[in-house]
Amino acid sequence: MFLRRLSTAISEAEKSHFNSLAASWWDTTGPQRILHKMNLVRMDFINETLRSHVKINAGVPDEQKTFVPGWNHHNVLPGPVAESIQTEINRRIAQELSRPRLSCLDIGCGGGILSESLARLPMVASVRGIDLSPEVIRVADRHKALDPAITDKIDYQLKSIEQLDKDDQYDVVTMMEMLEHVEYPALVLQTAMQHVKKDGFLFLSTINRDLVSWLTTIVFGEYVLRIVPVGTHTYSKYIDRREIAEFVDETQFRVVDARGCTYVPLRGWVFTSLPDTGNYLMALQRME
Ligand SMILES: C[S@@+](CC[C@H](N)C(=O)[O-])C[C@H]1O[C@@H](n2cnc3c(N)ncnc32)[C@H](O)[C@@H]1O
Repeated sequence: MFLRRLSTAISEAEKSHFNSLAASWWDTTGPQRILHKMNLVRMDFINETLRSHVKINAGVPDEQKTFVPGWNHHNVLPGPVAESIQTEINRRIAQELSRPRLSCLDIGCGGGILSESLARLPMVASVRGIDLSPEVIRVADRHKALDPAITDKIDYQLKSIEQLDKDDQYDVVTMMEMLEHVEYPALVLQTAMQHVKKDGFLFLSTINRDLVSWLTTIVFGEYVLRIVPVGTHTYSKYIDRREIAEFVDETQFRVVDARGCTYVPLRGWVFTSLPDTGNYLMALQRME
C-alpha cells in the first residue's frame, strides 16, 4: 500500500480510458457531463480563495503604504478602520482582481474544461495545461481555438507531471479529479507542490474512500444512472482528505480550505460541510 502511494505512473488501462473519451469531452450531455457540471463549484472554490487572499499592497513602495498599523498586507483588517481607508482598500482589491498577473498550471487538464475557465478569470495571465493522453490534448488544443479571448492565454502540452521542468513554478497549480486515477498519489502530490511559487496555491479535488463515495460514484454514477462509463473509477484508488493532509509538509504548506461537494440530481453540484465524506475540494497555500 505504501509503495503504491509513492510512485506516480498511471496505468495503461487508465490512459486508454481517457483517450477513448477524448472525442466526447466537450459534449456537455455526454460521458464527461459530470465534469462540466462540477466545474461550477470548483471555479467558485478557486475564485473565492484567490479573492480572499489578494495582496493589495504587492509592489507598492513602503512609503506609499498608507494603511493602519499592524495590517498584514492582505485585505484582513485589525479592528474598526476609517471609511476612507476601507474605500481605498476596496479600490486596490478591485484593481488587483482585474489585473492579469497569475500564472496557472493545470495538471491532468484533460480536454481543458478547467483550463479554459481559469483563462477567463481577469486576474489570470496564462494557463499551461498538461496531460499524458495525446487524444485529449488534441481536443483541448482544438477547443481553445473556438474562443479568441483565451486562445493565446492557454498553452497545452502533452506531458506527464513527472516530465515537468524542475524549476517551473506557478502562482496557481490545479489538479482536479486526477489523484484518484494515478497509481501512487503521494508522489504525484509532492511533485505538484514543487511547482507552486511561494505564497501560491495548489487546488485539488478528489474522492474519499468511504461507503458514500462508493455508492454515489460507482454504484449510482456508473451502474444505475450511467452518468459516467463503467470502469471510470477504482475504489481502492480513492484518497481520504486526512491522507492528503498527511502527505503535506506542514512547514511548507498550509491547508487554507477543504470542502465536501456532492451531486444533487436536478440541482447540480453543491458544497457540503463534510470534506471527509464523498467528493471534496482542497486549497493549499505555500508558505516557504
Ligand atoms: C478525470 S480526468 C480530469 C480532467 C480535468 N482535470 C478535469 O477535471 O476536467 C483525469 C486526467 O488526468 C490525466 N492524468 C492522469 N495521470 C497523469 C499524469 N501523471 N500526468 C499528467 N496527466 C495525467 C488523464 O490523462 C486524464 O485526462
